[in-house]
Amino acid sequence: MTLLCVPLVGRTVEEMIADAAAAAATGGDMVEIRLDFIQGFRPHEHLPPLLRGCPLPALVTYRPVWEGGQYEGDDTTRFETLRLAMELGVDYVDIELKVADKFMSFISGHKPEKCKLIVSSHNYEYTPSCEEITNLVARIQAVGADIVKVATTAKDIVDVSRMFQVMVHCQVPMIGLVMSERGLMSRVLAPKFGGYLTFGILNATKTSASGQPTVEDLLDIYNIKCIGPDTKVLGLIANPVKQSKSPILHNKCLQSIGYNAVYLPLLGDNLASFLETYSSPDFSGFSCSLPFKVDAVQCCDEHEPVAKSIGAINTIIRRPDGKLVGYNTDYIGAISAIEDGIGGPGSKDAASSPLAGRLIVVVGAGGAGKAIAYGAKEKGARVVIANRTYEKAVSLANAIGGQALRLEDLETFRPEEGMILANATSLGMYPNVDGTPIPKKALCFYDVVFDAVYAPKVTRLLREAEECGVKVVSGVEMFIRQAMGQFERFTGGIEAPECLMREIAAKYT
Ligand SMILES: O=C1C[C@@](O)(C(=O)O)C[C@@H](O)[C@@H]1O
Repeated sequence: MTLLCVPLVGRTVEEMIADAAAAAATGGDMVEIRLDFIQGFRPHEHLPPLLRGCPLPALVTYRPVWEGGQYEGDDTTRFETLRLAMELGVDYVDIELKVADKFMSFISGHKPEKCKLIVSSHNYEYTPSCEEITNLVARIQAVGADIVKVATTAKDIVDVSRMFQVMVHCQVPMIGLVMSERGLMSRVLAPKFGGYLTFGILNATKTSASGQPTVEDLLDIYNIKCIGPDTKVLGLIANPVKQSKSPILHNKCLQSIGYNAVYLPLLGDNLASFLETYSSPDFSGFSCSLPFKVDAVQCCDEHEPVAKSIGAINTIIRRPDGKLVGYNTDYIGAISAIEDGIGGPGSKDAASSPLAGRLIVVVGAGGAGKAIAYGAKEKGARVVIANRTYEKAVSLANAIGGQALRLEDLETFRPEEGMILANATSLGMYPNVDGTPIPKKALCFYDVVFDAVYAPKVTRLLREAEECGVKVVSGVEMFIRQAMGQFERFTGGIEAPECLMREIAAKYT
């Protein structure tokens, strides 16, 4: 079973002991004592109480500056300290591959039986090819490591797959981690690919490398103790992705029905290369969001007819035969939320939809804009599309039978009373919460304002609309409803636990 290791980066022995206790209390299995973080560290004085004060098995690391750490002194002092840690009965010691031979001679190849030697190699710039990582592993094994550790950096999320490939074939215990936000997958999926340990931090101020999740997220959101070789991988591929509440929502719901799958935030740069790289049946379903919803159409082998008509996809399922099937759950999620918002539950019948005959202005002609424009038209609304790139507004308007508007004309656009406004851009979304698609003074032209952005729950647009006395419909409702459709597809037809979804959305958005 993959161990959950909490790095200790306190500046003092006292702080480290307190953090070690917190690590045990939050569910860590072991700690990594980063001696190089302690100010004015004196081995003989500090190490014994530190090791005694640790309630969990400990790994001692004394990382030098030349390997990305903080220790600036010479190797002999460092080696003496690591030897002392071994004599004091520490469970693991980490030594960098570059000096591993030298360290082995220093200890004359002797170490206490109980102590496992981790030989590590860090690349803070990129992730080498599979062949190069395999060679590195062989060199690490050759110096006599008990556990191999290779940490690289993801420039693209596809880089992580090379680490996974090496890990599944590795014959010795291996820690394989890929740093940076694009490498998060390597940390959460370590148990799936047989990693010896993965790092989880106590909080954001206590990281020892980039991209580390918290222990709490690993245990509580990703349910890491239940991840194994057969766990299916789901996730949201988007850029940015950090703001999304889909991981917490889907994971909690999957857990509630005991479904063996984990849902990850996947920071992507290119959807096609992501899908080609993670092509095994275990990578069985994805949500996709900005900026990939339109690209996704090309990436899928088959499409639900409505998704094809919309020209945007937010859900991709890998069928058992390997084919990718695209769906759009945004459309029904957004339209039903707007219908309920403007009065009375919607109906499949266009004639009785509260949208029928209304004028709706959709701002944005990307994936969400396409879904809302298409859905509103189907419900009998008259649709106007405004977009920063006017040509895109024109082409969407032509496709669905609507009218295009220049974004700058939105400010004065008031052909009639009682219009509906739908924001389908990311303006106002975390972290750019000051953004808004329309000047406040134009909001009074509308009866109802809907925002597809749900993070934050009350965007600047919705706040200003409320201040103008306009009825607002929050993106949270669309978020829940599109997720319900996704959940059913991810699980091969299991009905989404709506009440739980609502509880989670209320708690976390
Ligand atoms: O637009 C959205 C929201 C979402 O991207 C999220 O933020 O989690 C998830 C997508 O499935 C959906 O289409």
